[in-house]
Amino acid sequence: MAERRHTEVAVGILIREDGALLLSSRPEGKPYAGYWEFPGGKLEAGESVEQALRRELDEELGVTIGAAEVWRVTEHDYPHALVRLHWCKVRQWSGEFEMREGQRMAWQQFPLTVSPVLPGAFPVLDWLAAERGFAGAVLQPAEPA
Ligand SMILES: Nc1nc2c([nH]c(=O)n2[C@@H]2O[C@H](COP(=O)(O)OP(=O)(O)OP(=O)(O)O)[C@@H](O)[C@H]2O)c(=O)[nH]1
Repeated sequence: MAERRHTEVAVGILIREDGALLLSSRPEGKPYAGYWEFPGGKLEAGESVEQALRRELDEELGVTIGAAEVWRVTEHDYPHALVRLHWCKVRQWSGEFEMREGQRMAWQQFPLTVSPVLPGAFPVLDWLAAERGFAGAVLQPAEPA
């Protein structure tokens, strides 16, 4: 089988002064619609991670971010795509949040109160929880079938 190409994705971990993290829900019409994720999106040709993140957060949330540096890089193999996720912590932004794609947003502490969350975000959630000294289950237990 031919080797699958990675889709490069810039993802923003927006951190409020009280340490809360911004999650948003995936809009209708995308794979995993309704799942919670960190805001971001695919790099376009010629863009750096920081440029793509700045564009995506403006398009999706209506905010302009300050400096963003890549903190971690992870990969996840979905049936629809093999993604490489470039995770950036963002502590400064300007503008009012406006859900321009009809998403929902939620500021979250651990344990998260939103679910389900995109599986590609699990490793980063574990690292963020560890940084905060949070030792319990990061995600809500799955609903009984
Ligand atoms: N934004 C974001 N994407 C994630 C996360 N975790 C994760 O696996 N991904 C994956 O990264 C990819 C992001 O693509 P996307 O569809 O959101 O990007 P986009 O806004 O550029 O989409 P478009 O092609 O419809 O314009 C998806 O395959 C998604 O499943 C996350 O926490 N945030």
